[in-house]
Amino acid sequence: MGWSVEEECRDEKPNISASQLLTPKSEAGTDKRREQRVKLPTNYRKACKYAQLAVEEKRDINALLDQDRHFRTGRSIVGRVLCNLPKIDAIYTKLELATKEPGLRPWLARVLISELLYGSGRLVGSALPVECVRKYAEQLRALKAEIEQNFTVEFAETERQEEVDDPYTIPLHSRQAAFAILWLLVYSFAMFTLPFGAFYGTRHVLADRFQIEGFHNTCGSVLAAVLTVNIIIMLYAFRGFREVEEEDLPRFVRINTTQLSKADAKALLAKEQWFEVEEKFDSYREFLERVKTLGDKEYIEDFHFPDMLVFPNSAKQYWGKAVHLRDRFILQNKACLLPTYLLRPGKKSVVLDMCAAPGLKTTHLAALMKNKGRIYAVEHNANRYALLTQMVGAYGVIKTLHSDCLKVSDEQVPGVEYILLDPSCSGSGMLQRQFEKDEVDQHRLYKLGGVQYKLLSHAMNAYPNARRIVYSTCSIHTIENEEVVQGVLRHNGHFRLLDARKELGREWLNVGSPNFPGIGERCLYARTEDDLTIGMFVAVFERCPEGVVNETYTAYERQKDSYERLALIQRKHPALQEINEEDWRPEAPFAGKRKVTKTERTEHVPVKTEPIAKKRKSSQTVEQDEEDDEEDVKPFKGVSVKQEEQEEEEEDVKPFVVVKQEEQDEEGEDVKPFVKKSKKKDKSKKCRKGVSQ
Ligand SMILES: C[S@@+](CC[C@H](N)C(=O)[O-])C[C@H]1O[C@@H](n2cnc3c(N)ncnc32)[C@H](O)[C@@H]1O
Repeated sequence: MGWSVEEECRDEKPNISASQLLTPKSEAGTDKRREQRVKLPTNYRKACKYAQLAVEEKRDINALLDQDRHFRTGRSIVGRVLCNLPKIDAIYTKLELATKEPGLRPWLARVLISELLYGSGRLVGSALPVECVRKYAEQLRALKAEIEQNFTVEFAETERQEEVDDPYTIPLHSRQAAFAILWLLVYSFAMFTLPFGAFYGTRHVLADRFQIEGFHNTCGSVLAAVLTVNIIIMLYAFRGFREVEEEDLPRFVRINTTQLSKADAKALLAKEQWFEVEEKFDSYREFLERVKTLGDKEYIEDFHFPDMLVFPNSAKQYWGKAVHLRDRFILQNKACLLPTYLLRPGKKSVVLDMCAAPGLKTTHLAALMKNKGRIYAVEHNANRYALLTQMVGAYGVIKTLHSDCLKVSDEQVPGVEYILLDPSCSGSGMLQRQFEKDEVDQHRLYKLGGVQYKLLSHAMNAYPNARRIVYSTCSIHTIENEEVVQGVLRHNGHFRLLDARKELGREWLNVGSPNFPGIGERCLYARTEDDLTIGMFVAVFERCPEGVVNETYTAYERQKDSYERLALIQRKHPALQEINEEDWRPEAPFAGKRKVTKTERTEHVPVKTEPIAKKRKSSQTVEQDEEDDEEDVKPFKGVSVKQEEQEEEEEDVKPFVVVKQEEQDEEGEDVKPFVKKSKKKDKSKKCRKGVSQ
């Protein structure tokens, strides 16, 4: 499968051959002779070709670049072009270069402009196209400044629309609200009843009994003063329970550790007049309180993630304009780092990102793995795939696949050990959606839950070497979260759910719903009102040791047995048709917690998973990409150009220790979870035997 730019030019694409790249159509004669004398540097020629392939033909240029051993140094040129493409195009159009220099091929012009403006700042050689672009250098630089100014405004606008300026307030957490009301009652009782009591008591004793003149008035004034002070105190204190508002939310910025170390990042920020708050916190709540009071030029390292920096809300404007820092700092919400840190891949491991575009988590994984090992990034939507290839273009460790991940198996991505599944979801955790007053479309949620269930089942069954899976959504609905987790655990005994809080290693505030015993408390939620970031759900799975099955699976099997026994009895005694399981078998696993309907009993489908079952049937019709919720990190594409060569030889990324920053088809066997007899079930039964032995 050897492929090279030269071959491609010669055989497959004569219209964009290397010689054409060198030959401006409008110029002939002496120019032609000169052009023959001075050749275009190979790096420019190849970069032009690869960039064109990536964008126009949506080809996976990573694989091609891997194979092109003579273009190692040129990767960064392609990365720069793809990374800055919108701006380069704007400059190219504004300068009307296509009209002024009709012989200059657009893609070659893009590469040369990119090198001049975003690369080394100078062009190499004196080939005709190079000379041609060089003569516009001054104009190009002036246009760059102008365009970037507008770009910044546009970017800031987009960012505002997407996450900043929505006039939203975040509803009080129900727990906080309950506490606030209780506090109000106690306070008002104490602070109003007692002064009145004191007033009447004192008046009675002093004024009436001892007939002290004018005392009524004095007592009345004191009472009025006390009550006023109380009202002021109450209003002030109640501020603590007000709803979280947009201006309380900080700006999270991730250091692109493939580009610079944490120490260098902080030095750079110091030059930009930012001051680090170096306080250390034992409690997460204390840290969050400090974040709320950050000064305008202060920032602080995150409590959980060493490569995440937290800036005050007012810094959003600065980051909107900091175009010069965009390759080294990535705007990314803190919640988005939970899944990648919890996946915790070793430095040289094989990782699969099943739903990768736009690639924020993929690139973070590459950073955690110090650009070693292999990451397969799958995306099925064509437009988003193009975005993905642009974003991961310069990360040698990432290989992109344009495919439906349900059709990808161990053959295409051999040896996968760690899987990140961050599928399309309702996006109800995204800030703007948290405040939509629209009714939740339950049917749509069921459908999404069904697709998510199917994807997670596939992750558990298609990769024999998979040992750890992280499932995440930016949804706050249990249908897409705990219910999906419960569904897969019930039908896949060979994976178990880890306690994500323990895995995180540091204090975390919110876990899943208590309505899912054994599941909810092991999953994490990021909640805007507490964590000051977008809402997110994360579950961490690990392959069970040989012969062991997870407890949800065991409990569900027992439950199914009891249903079968009940069904048997009911068939014999029709009068018992309406009896519930807990009426006759109180020790049943979920006795007293749920009612079992006749239909459920006969079909062996539990109430909780019924929506998912419905969804599974209709999942084929779901437009998965209709809800491709991009996270809030758009503008900084985070494409690292330089690959840090000096890597430490640590085997595993240890994310929660403060890491020194110099140093993150079996298709046919589609899982049918609600069908009683499946191959999977047989396998798991074997495991269970193992346990009992
Ligand atoms: C929530 S976004 C992923 C965001 C990404 N993890 C990140 O951090 O940048 C979900 C993505 O999964 C893609 N997707 C959904 N179903 C897919 C499938 N069956 N195969 C491949 N990609 C899929 C969507 O097109 C979308 O781009």
